[in-house]
Amino acid sequence: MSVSNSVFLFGYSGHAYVIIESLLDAGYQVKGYFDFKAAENNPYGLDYFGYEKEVDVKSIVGNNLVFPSIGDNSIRKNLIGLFEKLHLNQFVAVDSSANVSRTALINPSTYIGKNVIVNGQTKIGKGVILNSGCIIEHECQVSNFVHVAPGAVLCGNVSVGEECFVGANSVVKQNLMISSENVIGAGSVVISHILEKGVWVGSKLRKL
Ligand SMILES: CC(=O)SCCNC(=O)CCNC(=O)[C@H](O)C(C)(C)COP(=O)(O)OP(=O)(O)OC[C@H]1O[C@@H](n2cnc3c(N)ncnc32)[C@H](O)[C@@H]1OP(=O)(O)O
Repeated sequence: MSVSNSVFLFGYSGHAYVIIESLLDAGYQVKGYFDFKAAENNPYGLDYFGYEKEVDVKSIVGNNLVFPSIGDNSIRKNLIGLFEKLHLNQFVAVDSSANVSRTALINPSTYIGKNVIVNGQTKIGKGVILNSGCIIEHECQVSNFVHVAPGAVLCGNVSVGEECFVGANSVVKQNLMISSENVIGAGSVVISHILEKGVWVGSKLRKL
C-alpha cells in the first residue's frame, strides 16, 4: 500500500501557519483542517472538515496523514490520544532547514521547525514541538507533549519531563533535569534541576 503525502491538520491558527509552510516545502499536500469552528483567517485557502469531536474523523481522513497543529500542550496531548484511538496515520514533520542527527530518536506527531538543531543520541517524545531555531544538544531527552519555544537551548544531556514549556531564548545548562508540566519563562537560564512543578523565570531562577 502506498503511503499518502496528503495531510489533515488539527488546529488552524498561528502555530499551524508555521507547520503548513514546512509541510509544503517538504512536498506534502495539505488537504484541510479540523477545528472547533471554521477559521476567519484562512491564509492558505484550506478546506474546513468540522470539529473533530462532532464528525467522523476516521471516515474523512481515511489513510491520509494527520498532524496536530496546536501550540497548547494539553490540547495537543488530547489530539494525539484521538489519533491513537482511531489508528490514524501519524508522522514526524521536519522543516527542510532543520539539522537532525541520524542517531536521534523522534516519535510521531512531533514538529521540528526551521533551523532547529537536534544532535546525536537525543530522544524526542511524541507530540513535541521543537520550535524555530531551538537547539537540542547531544543525549537530551525531551518527553511527550513538550514545547521548546523559538531559540531555546537545551545543553547536553538535559531531560525535560512531559508537557513542559521551555520559553523562547531560554537556556538549560547541561546534565539537568526538569520534571513534568513545568513552565520556563522566556530568556530564563536554568542552572539547577527543577523538580517542583511551577512557572520559573529569570537568570537567577525564581518561582512566580
Ligand atoms: C512561536 C511562539 O511564539 S512560541 C511562544 C514563545 N513565548 C514565550 O516563550 C513566552 C513565555 N512566557 C513567559 O515568559 C511568561 O512571561 C510567563 C509564562 C513566564 C509568565 O507569564 P505570567 O504568569 O502571565 O506572568 P506576568 O506577565 O504576570 O509576570 C509576573 C512577574 O514575572 C515577571 N516575568 C514574567 N515573565 C518573565 C520572564 N520571562 N523573565 C523574567 N521575569 C518575568 C514579570 O516581570 C512579573 O514580575 P513582578 O511580579 O516583579 O512584576
